[in-house]
Amino acid sequence: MTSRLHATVDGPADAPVLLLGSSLGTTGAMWAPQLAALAARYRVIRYDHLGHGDSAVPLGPYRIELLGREVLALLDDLGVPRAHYAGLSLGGMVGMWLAAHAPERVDRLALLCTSASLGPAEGWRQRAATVRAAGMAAIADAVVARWFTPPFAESRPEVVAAHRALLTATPTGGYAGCCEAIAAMDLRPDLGKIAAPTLVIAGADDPATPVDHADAIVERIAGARLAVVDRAAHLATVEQPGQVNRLLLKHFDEG
Ligand SMILES: O=C(O)CC1=CCC(=O)O1
Repeated sequence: MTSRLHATVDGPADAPVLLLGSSLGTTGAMWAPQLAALAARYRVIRYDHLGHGDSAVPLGPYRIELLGREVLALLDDLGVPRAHYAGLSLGGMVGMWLAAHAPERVDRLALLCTSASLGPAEGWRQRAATVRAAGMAAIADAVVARWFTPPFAESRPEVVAAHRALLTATPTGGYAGCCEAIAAMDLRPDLGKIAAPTLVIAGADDPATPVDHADAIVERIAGARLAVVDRAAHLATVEQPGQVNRLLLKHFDEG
């Protein structure tokens, strides 16, 4: 399988590889606040999920397994046998699938603002139907309201606008296909298979994947550790880059 994913690569060619998986409705650009810190020590590969950014947009519905197999094909194309992986939200869901089903490809794992089971499924199918019928603008305000805390949104409107633009630029078919993947997802039975040293990061004020979803992951992955980022909603990487970067560097540097 040749990968249909778009990716950008930064950092020293001989450094350990760190793969970054982004949130639903964004691209690898979401990781800009991490790039300088991570690419100083790692070969950072930021990919766009299937149906997102500059990746291919096949007809949906998709499944998390399909998104994960695309990432494995990307690693094959790039000649990367094994990598660290950090993923936020949908990116974390793909990370759990990869670490459970291709453990030989995942070194250390960081799961940010994510969930192993994010119901109700009908809500995701309804969101997919809405964007197919009415476009991304129909859901944008509600989604972006969960990405940032109100104080951050008020003080950094330009950051909110830039991320809203990522969301509304997402192809409707790709976004809907990924919503259907989340609707069908239950990764809880897979978590016991994960052997990669795992850090789970939650945003203290995340209404999309609240802290109890992180707790549920930590309970099922042997040796996993939890860190809760203060004053952060769903895109904790954007809202609190200092806290998140310190946590990620410490976790990956331990490897
Ligand atoms: O879009 C949301 O409501 C939150 C979310 C779930 C998966 C993801 O990547 O973002």
